[in-house]
Amino acid sequence: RPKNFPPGPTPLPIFGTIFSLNLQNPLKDLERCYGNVYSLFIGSTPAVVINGFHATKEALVTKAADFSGRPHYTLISDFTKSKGLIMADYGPGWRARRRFSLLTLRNFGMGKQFMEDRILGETHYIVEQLEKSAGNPLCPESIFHNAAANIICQVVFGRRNDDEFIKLMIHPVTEMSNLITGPWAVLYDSAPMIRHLPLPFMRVFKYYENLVKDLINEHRKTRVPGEPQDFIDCYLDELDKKGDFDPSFSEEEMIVCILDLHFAGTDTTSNTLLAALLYLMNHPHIQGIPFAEKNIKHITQRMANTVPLSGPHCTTKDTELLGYSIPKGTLVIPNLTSVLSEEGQWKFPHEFNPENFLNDQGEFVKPEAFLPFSAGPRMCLGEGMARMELFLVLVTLLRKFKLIWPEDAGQPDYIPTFGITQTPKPFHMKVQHRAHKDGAY
Ligand code: HEM
Repeated sequence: RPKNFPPGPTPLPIFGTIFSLNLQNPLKDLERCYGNVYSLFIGSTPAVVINGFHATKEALVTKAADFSGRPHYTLISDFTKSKGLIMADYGPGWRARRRFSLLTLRNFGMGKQFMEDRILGETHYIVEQLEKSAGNPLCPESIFHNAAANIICQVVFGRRNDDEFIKLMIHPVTEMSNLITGPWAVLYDSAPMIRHLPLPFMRVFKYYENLVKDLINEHRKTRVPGEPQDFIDCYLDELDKKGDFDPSFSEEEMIVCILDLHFAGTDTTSNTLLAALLYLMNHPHIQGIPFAEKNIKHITQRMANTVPLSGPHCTTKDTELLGYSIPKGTLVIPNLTSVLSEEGQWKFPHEFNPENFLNDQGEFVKPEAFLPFSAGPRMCLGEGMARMELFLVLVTLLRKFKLIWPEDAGQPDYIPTFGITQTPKPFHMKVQHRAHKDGAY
């Protein structure tokens, strides 16, 4: 334990502090014992967990240059070779690819209308499937996972998932998520001697990479330069412009960028939608049209002008990290979940209550501690797209249906399964058409 390192449970040789973690909800208990900044050992690798708004903002925004790197020698960074977006080192190459990807998703090849059309098209399929089972309980999981996957696949690959494509593209994402958070990853990260062995799970990564290579080659044959139909076309246009001179935009970088967007854009959005359904069904008064209509208007207006948190907003409390010494290169885990229910930051920190986002005049406001997309230079690159998806899908469903928790479903379990994204436990839901007088269309 380096001198003046944040406090934490005592590590064991080889295993580090893994046995101190409650695997259901690994970070919560330790926060209670050790406060906002504490340390763990993942095998013999020290790590620091940061909780709460002030410490998180201090690290990710005020000291962004020190806290925006990525760990090396983990399963996932070895696979991506620190290329692409998510696991790329903080530096000019990552910055150029991030800028290109953001502009492409936002303005260039695919503007707002392009996204909206694809999202609404997919929302139509969701509605169709829900209509078929109106009045009867159904398990919404696959409907929403497929919808989110279809949206990102159309944006990145220009393809909606037919049955064959679903098998090809969705299954490796699920397998990869399980691998990255499963026992193989822990073993890989804590036992360097196994890294050069032909480990069985490497097959999944290779398979996923080869799929993307094939899709890029297909695009090369059919594309019309300058008339991009999807992200791959946009990237190929960019490669044409840059020639072989810019290593930040090589084909290898392109493959990892595409994998990153596909991976980051799938379970994140679908699990958020599923969590929203779970809460809305169990808080039916919040689904009410008068409430929704009033606030949907405000939210629509605000969506256009929402500015992400950026630049230092220091207060005297922003010094929580300073008391400790966190050596350069230490793995740092910002626990965003802790900020989202932090006492003192929210009117009702432990409640699903839209009042958390309304000011005294009933207008929509975005509290500073609303950080589900993180903050600072590494904050989510797909935030705009994700917000558009969440908004269009949920508003369409709320206008069309009443979402009902089935009578025999028992008490809802709000505790998500911990993983790369937090996944609500499987549940059933019922939908019922809203009458026209309720404002349905
Ligand atoms: C509700 C949906 C989503 C949530 C809650 C979410 C959340 C996040 C968070 C917290 C990060 C920062 C992770 C870190 O610090 O390493 C992140 C990064 C990222 N997200 Fe999202 N995300 C969502 C949807 C999406 C979508 C739809 C896309 C793709 C279009 C996307 C692409 C990315 C990428 C590429 C990064 C890495 C950015 C970088 O390192 O520069 N995300 N996301």
